[in-house]
Parts: sequence; C-alpha cells; structure tokens
Amino acid sequence: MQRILALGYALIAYLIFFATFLWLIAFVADFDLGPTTVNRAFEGTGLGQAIFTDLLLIALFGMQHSLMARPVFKESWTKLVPPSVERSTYVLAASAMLAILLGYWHTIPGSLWDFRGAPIEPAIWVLFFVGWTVLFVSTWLINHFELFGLQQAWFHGRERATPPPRLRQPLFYRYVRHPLYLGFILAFWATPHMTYSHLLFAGGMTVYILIGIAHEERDLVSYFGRDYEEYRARVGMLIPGIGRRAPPAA
Ligand SMILES: C[S@@+](CC[C@H](N)C(=O)[O-])C[C@H]1O[C@@H](n2cnc3c(N)ncnc32)[C@H](O)[C@@H]1O
Repeated sequence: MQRILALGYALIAYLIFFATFLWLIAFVADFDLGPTTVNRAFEGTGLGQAIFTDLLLIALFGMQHSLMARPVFKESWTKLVPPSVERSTYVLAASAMLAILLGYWHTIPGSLWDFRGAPIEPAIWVLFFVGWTVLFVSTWLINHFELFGLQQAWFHGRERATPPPRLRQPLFYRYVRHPLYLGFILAFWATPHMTYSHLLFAGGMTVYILIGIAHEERDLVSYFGRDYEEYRARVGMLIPGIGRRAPPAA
C-alpha cells in the first residue's frame, strides 16, 4: 500500500511540475495561455516596488532550488521524508515556487527592443524553441525519470535499490557541461519583444543559473571526484571550449 502511495505521489508531483512548466513556456513567450505572462501580470505598483518584488521572487525561487538540491540538506530531511519520494517532494516544492514566481510577477513598463513583424522575428522564435528542445532532450540524456523522482518511487515499488548516479557525457554533454541550463538561457533571451519586464526575468534567472552551476559543480566534484574534474577541464561550461577549468593536479 505504502509503495502504491509513493508511486501515486511521484506521478502527481510530476504532472503538477509538467503543468507549471507549460505555464513557464507560455509566460516567457508572452502567450496568453496561463494565468499570467511576463508582460501581463501585476500592474499598477510603483517601479521600485515592482523591481524589488520581482528580484525577491527570483531570489526565493533560487534559494529553494539551491538549498533543497544540496546533499547535506537531503541527508537531514530524508529523516522526515522517505528517500523514495525525496526527489518528488523537491519537484513539488520547485513547482510551487515556480507558480509563486509566475503568479506574483510584477510587470515593468517599457521595452529594449521590438522586432515583432520584422524579417528577423521567425529566426528569433526558432531560437526560442531550440532552447526548450535542448533543455527537454537534456533531461533524457541525464535521466528524465530520475530527475523528476519517478524512477526512485518506481524502484521502491518493485523493492529494488535505485542505481547510483553516473557521470553522463552523451550528445550535448560532449560539447558543454550544462546544456539543460543553456536551453533555459536561450529560451529566456530569445524574444522578438524584449520588454524591461522580460529583461529583468531573463537577467535575474541567468544570474541564478550561474550561481546554481557553481553549487552543482561543487557537489559533482565531491561525488564523482577526479572524473568530473577531468570532464570540467576538457569541456566548456555553457559555450563549447569556454569556461573550462584547470585540470586536476597529477
Ligand atoms: C537540472 S539537472 C541539470 C544538469 C546540467 N547542469 C545541465 O545543465 O545540463 C541537475 C542534476 O543533474 C546532475 N548532473 C549534472 N551534470 C551531470 C552529468 N554530466 N552527469 C550526470 N548527472 C549530472 C546534477 O547532479 C543534478 O542532480
């Protein structure tokens, strides 16, 4: 019974995440499909309050992600949450924080560029969708079901131990160490209409991604050791060949 509950919980967490993620895509694209978009959210507050609120929302989102993903945090809270649904609980918390970010976003008036209707507009949309595609494919290259907590609950249900994570370097991972984050960055910046609202979102999230990479790589080095250090010395961070780190001492 407990195993079926764990699997049901993992599935619900996955579906909630999926729905929130679709909202994120529509939000960034400024498609009126979800409750808000980057340019059609809260209005009417002063500029200072809007910027402060948006930066606070991004910071809260980043803190939840960074804190809950750390091994030391996982170690302590798996005393409360069963390990089989630890990742699903993370996914659920991340979806809640994302929904808060998108739902309470404050629109900022004005724009930096506007290529809507210009010949370059289709190329920008292609880049936008390439970003989401790279991101989605990268989840499968890492391990889609493990990333979203389904594998852990499934293995628990079948009374099998979850296999330990492996250092993966297929396809995009041969050229950059963080293709999934690169996909986010492309999708956030490739817009035909860069409003100041969108600029704050893209800029704030990019800064968070760079901070997240530093934390993630620290954990990857401590888990995979020399293998990750060698990978990091050979492969660029977000752009091929750029952001390689000094090789480990022999
Ligand atoms: C949201 S994914 C992002 C992966 C990667 N940073 C990227 O942008 O493609 C984060 C998880 O992937 C894991 N991870 C990152 N790089 C990995 C690799 N090369 N092989 C296996 N797992 C990796 C991290 O330990 C973390 O649990």
